[in-house]
Amino acid sequence: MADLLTAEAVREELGGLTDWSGDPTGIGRTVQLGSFPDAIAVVDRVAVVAERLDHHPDIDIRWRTLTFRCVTHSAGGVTHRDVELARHIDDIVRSVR
Ligand SMILES: C[C@H](O)[C@H](O)[C@H]1CNC2=NC(N)=NC(=O)C2=N1
Repeated sequence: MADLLTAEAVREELGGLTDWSGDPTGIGRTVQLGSFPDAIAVVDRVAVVAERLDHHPDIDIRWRTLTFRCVTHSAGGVTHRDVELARHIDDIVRSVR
């Protein structure tokens, strides 16, 4: 099982991400896209990456606003797998915007 990150490690990792916040219980980012189809395109691409990584974010969809939350459920907190997934989400958002 992946190692849980400490509060300090989570803070450090958040510094390398775009607009993410959180703590050892989870990290999240809310992002507004230009349209509902653009938001769904992001979700669709995140789904592909999540399947490849076998690591899945919680996603809240409200019209063109998406909220992602990454936590390793099996470990009960934030691990490097969540940080990796968050980086992919940032890349995807950047490519669709
Ligand atoms: C069997 C499979 O590997 C697990 O259920 C995976 C799937 N995706 C997952 N995603 C997240 N975020 N946390 C998990 O613990 C998790 N477990």
